[in-house]
Parts: sequence; structure tokens; C-alpha cells
Amino acid sequence: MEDKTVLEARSIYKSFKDPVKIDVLKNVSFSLQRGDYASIIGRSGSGKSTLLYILSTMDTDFTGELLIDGVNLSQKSEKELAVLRNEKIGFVFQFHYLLNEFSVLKNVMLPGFKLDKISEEELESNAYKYLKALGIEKLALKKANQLSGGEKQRVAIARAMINDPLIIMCDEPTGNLDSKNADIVFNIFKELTETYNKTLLVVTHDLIFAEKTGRVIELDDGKIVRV
Ligand SMILES: Nc1ncnc2c1ncn2[C@@H]1O[C@H](COP(=O)(O)OP(=O)(O)OP(=O)(O)O)[C@@H](O)[C@H]1O
Repeated sequence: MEDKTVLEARSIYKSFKDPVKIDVLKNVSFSLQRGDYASIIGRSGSGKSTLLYILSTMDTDFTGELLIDGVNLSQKSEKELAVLRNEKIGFVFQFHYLLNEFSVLKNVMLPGFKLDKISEEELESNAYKYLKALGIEKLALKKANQLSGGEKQRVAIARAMINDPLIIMCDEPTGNLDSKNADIVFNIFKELTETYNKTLLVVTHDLIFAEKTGRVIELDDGKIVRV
């Protein structure tokens, strides 16, 4: 398979100035290839969330360079970044942020409306494709607030897939899950890298989970100590 760099961080530094200046990220450089399954680990306060926020293009206040799919984001406007984010990156957050009053199907389809690239019928059929791949197509017409935590997590993963992103970023995928559901999520991500050639980047406290991913990026006090 073609070895293609989909994300590259070059010498990223980040400081917060309030109330006193602290240097949170120091010279962080690494790259991810297509199909990589990578996790970011590190002690509390080591800078994991700060880094994920930068890599997801949501925080642009840093020094260094970030390239997504070969495009350097340094000079991009907020509007250009928003388009790139929708096209290239899928997000799975710890608290899912599903819309409770909407059906599972609608929740999964929602990010697709933003891109406006395909018809609603096609979007719906893609949503069913991912719900099926995740083993939850039977839940399609249920409301999001009728689901268990593990089911919600899978809906959030299907939603992250809907725009066929290159990279899926995930904050604490197993934070609220028991070990059985954590295993299911681990295997789903593995399947996404292997079958769909997606790149998975996961921030986690769960060292057992992390050690099973193909690559571990360890932060200590804002510096990479292991890739
Ligand atoms: N908005 C902010 N203003 C000032 N300091 C901040 C801000 N956000 C984070 N920090 C500080 O930056 C450091 C890194 O925080 P970050 O949330 O990235 O760590 P983390 O590794 O994700 O921690 P955890 O595992 O506890 O979630 C911490 O010392 C934190 O207090």
C-alpha cells in the first residue's frame, strides 16, 4: 500500500500566558501515515489535549507548522480551516455530543449536510453503511438519548466517518466504557485502519489500549519522549 503522510507536526511550541507563562508543548514533531493507528499518552498535564486541539486545527495560536494531507495550514483563514476540517478530519469526543432529540440516523448524517457534496439519499445510504459496519443499524431510528454509553460511542464513530475523512481523532475513547465495550471500540478503530485505510489518532489514559495501537506517542512535560 502507498505510504502517504496525512499529518505532519513540525516543531510545535505552545505556551499559555494566563496567569503566568507556561510552556505546554516544546518542539513537538512527528508524522502519521495513511492507515496508522496511533495513540497519544502521558501524565495528566503533559499536554495531550492541548496537542490534539492543535492537530485538529481548532487552535491556531501556536508556533511551528502543521500539514494535513500535504497542505501547510500556516496561512489559512478560519473559513479555509473549517472546510478542511470537515473534509479531512472526523472527531469522536468523550462526551459524544449527540443531539438527543434526533434519531441515530440523523445524528450520523448531520456533518454530511455541511459538505453539501452528495444528495440526501446518498448520505442516508452512507450512514446506513457505517451503522451496519459498526453493528448498530438496528438502532438507526432510535433517539440518541435511548442508547447506552457504548452504543452512543459507536454512533459517534459512525458520525465521524460520514464525510469519509482521512484522519479520525478521538479524545479518551474508552473513558466511560467498561472493558468489554473498550475492546469493541479498539477493534472498530483497528478495522477502520485496516479495511478503510483511515488514520486513527487517539488520546488516552488507558495504557492497555494504547500499547495495542500500532504507534504510541508519549508526552512528558510537553516534549515527546517516545514515538
Ligand atoms: N487555557 C489554558 N490556560 C492556561 N493553562 C492551560 C490552559 N489549558 C491547559 N493549560 C495547562 O496546560 C497544561 C497541559 O494541559 P492539557 O490539558 O493539554 O494536559 P493533558 O495531558 O491533556 O492532561 P489530562 O490528562 O489531565 O487531560 C496543564 O498544565 C494545564 O493546566
